[in-house]
Amino acid sequence: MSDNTGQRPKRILLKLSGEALMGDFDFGFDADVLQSTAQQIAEQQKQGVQMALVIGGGNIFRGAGLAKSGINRVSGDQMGMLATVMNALAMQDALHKQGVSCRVMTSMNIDGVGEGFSAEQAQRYLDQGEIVIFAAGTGNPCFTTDSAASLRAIEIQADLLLKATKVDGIYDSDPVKNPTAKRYEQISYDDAIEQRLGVMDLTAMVLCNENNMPMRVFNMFESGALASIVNGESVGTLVEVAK
Ligand SMILES: Nc1ncnc2c1ncn2[C@@H]1O[C@H](COP(=O)(O)OP(=O)(O)O)[C@@H](O)[C@H]1O
Ligand SMILES: O=c1ccn([C@@H]2O[C@H](COP(=O)(O)OP(=O)(O)O)[C@@H](O)[C@H]2O)c(=O)[nH]1
Repeated sequence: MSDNTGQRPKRILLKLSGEALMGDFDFGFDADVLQSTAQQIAEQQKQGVQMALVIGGGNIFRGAGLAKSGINRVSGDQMGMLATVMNALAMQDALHKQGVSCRVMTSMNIDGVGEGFSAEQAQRYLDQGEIVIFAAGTGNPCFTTDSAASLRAIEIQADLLLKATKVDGIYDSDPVKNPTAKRYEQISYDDAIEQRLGVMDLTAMVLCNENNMPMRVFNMFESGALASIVNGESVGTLVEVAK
């Protein structure tokens, strides 16, 4: 199912970057941003949309950044994945404060913090009306949480992958560097991959392309954006398999 037909998606995988939780800080979370993001997610869940989340870790640690300061890449990536677990716990707490049930499933075994990932169990929780947060990325170094989001969206048979980011869609070049860049309303994975459009990593886009998973890239901080997308409105950029 795609969302450009005006249909409401029933099950969404929302990818939030770690930096999205940082607000104006240089590190960690902004409690207000966390709560307002949780509020928007909870609102959709209360209206019957099944919401699964993947949260990045870039507000705390990234393996590539740690490698620059001399830390072994695999250890750095493991630290990055643990950072995503901290973000998941913070978001779970924020969602509980919004009065919704939420589970954390982790791709690394961390007893007492979250349960191990199972696509089948995750779908059961979603069907029961719980929000599920997938933490620790794919569980493997050398991947990103964008790839984890694509993978989990496919595994739980989401109708739509949403990538919430700092820009309001995919442009013909990086809009942060090029103020005259033009935004696409819709683009195929083939074109986005061929043009190396940098908003999402290639592995993630190839996975979506091969598994027919539509994706919308949008700015989470635009008020009402998530609700509009759920209502089938064309917000941000829709990426689909070429027809
Ligand atoms: N063609 C493009 N269209 C939109 N954003 C792009 C493009 N190329 C690069 N970007 C950058 O990608 C970033 C979003 O990616 P994201 O994964 O959320 O951030 P990060 O890589 O910092 O975690 C934007 O801040 C934007 O600067
Ligand atoms: O499957 C994964 C997902 C993430 N990471 C590590 O976790 C960090 C944080 O994730 P990401 O950079 O995707 O976070 P975001 O940019 O979305 O905040 C990455 O830099 C990697 O070091 C990893 O090794 N494997």
